[in-house]
Amino acid sequence: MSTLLSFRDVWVEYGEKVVLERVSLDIEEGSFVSVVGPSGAGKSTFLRLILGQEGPTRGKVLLDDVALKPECNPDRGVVFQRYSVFPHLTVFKNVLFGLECGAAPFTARLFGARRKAAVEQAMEMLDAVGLAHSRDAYPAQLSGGMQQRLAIAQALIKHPRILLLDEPFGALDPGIRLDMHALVTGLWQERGLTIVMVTHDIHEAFKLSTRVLAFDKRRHDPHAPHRFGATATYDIPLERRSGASREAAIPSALLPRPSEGAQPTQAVAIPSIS
Ligand SMILES: Nc1ncnc2c1ncn2[C@@H]1O[C@H](COP(=O)(O)OP(=O)(O)OP(=O)(O)O)[C@@H](O)[C@H]1O
Repeated sequence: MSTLLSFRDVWVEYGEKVVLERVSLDIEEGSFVSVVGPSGAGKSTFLRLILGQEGPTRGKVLLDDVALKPECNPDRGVVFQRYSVFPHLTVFKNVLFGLECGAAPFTARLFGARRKAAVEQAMEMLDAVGLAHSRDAYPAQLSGGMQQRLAIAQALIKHPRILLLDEPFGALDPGIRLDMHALVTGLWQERGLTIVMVTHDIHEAFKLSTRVLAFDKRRHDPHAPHRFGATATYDIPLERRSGASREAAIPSALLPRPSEGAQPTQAVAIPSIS
């Protein structure tokens, strides 16, 4: 696998507040990377850097060895926990809109053979996420799981290389989450995607990914909590593990409550900065 994304000593600061510091890592093409960590550790900020919604204040983010511009790009699709879809458009039009908008940015309408091809593509996408039968429904008529299927279809319709998922299953019931795990894993494998997913569910991260990154602060100033930012404190490869062995790889420090049955792990805990 080749390196797709590189973070070189990346910092994100808002005024005096340091959110991320010294983030240096590579992400391989075709990998499925989960990002975990406490609330406020900069997980979504990390995702926004990849999305191009913002740029680092120091350091570089490279895509294919070229500095990534702080602008959204069809190379990258994103799914958020909620509100990713247009409520006033049907399922079908939600997906078609992405294609029409990309191809005809001013009118967002296609005609003739181009429209026919776009319609076929949108239907294929809806089929891939299991929503073909709901093409004429509006998002409000869909369950939470179906809405997330639609959001995934919308994100994938322009064939991005990178799919960014920000807590995509956080609002779903456990049974529906399992269906979504199967869907995302299937799409990742079939389409050769690179996925970066933020999740609060450590078990989900270890179940689905080829690699887990844990973000946290290494340095704390009790008098100025904003002074130090978070960085990747654990970098855990999982591609050679399966089933129970993945669960065993969870460092007890990352579990909400340390369990007695925790096994030794091969996690790479990145050494502290003095
Ligand atoms: N535009 C901004 N201006 C100032 N601070 C910001 C801005 N955007 C994010 N932050 C701060 O950056 C920190 C990290 O936010 P981020 O959303 O990346 O964390 P997170 O790890 O995704 O949190 P959560 O798990 O709660 O979603 C937070 O303290 C947040 O308040």
